Amino acid sequence: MGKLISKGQPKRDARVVMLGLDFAGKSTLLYKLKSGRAVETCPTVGFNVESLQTPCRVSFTLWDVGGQGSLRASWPDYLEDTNTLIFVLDSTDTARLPEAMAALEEVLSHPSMAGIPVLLLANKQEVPGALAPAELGEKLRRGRTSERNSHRGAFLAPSLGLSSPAVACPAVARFCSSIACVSGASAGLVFARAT
Ligand SMILES: Nc1nc2c(ncn2[C@@H]2O[C@H](COP(=O)(O)OP(=O)(O)OP(=O)(O)O)[C@@H](O)[C@H]2O)c(=O)[nH]1
Ligand SMILES: [Mg+2]
Repeated sequence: MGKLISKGQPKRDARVVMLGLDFAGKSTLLYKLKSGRAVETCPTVGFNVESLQTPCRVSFTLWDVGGQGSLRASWPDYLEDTNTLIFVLDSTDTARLPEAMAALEEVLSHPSMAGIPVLLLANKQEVPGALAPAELGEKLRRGRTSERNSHRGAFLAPSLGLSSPAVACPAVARFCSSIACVSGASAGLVFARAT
């Protein structure tokens, strides 16, 4: 009986949510995947969503959520019922890496994220001077809490080797330490966590 009922229910496409700071390149990626070409974007207020298919014909819905500071309070609303998270990092923006880490920390710590596959995408790799995925991963891994400032959100000693201070991000450091970098320097993938 249970089988009959589940057979009759329409199968929902996987829901993939894309988050990251403003200007990271999320909407550019969404429309590149949808149309195959580079599209000029405006800062996203709210979200964009598109239905997509992988080359092997797996359908999924890709949500692209605005990353400006004022919009990040709404991110948890998008995490409920998510099947996969893609967190996009701007590999050229080392000044805002601590801010990106703090935002990622919030996301990874959200209860809805337990057991959800996560992919960190190191975007803008073709820009000269961009951090390679392995370098970016190493900075994320090292941006961990210190003895002195172990409370969450504390500003740290220069553990990232960046000009601006790093934020204590235990969930990010744990995540990045437990999983090896899965890409070469040419691809933009930093870490992926499968359930
Ligand atoms: N060089 C380079 N620029 C990129 C890349 N991806 C995006 N950009 C540029 O980065 C800027 C921001 O891109 P968006 O896709 O609008 O960024 P976003 O993450 O959607 O930003 P919000 O909507 O504000 O959260 C645009 O000028 C894009 O052209 C990339 O891979 N390389
Ligand atoms: Mg956008």
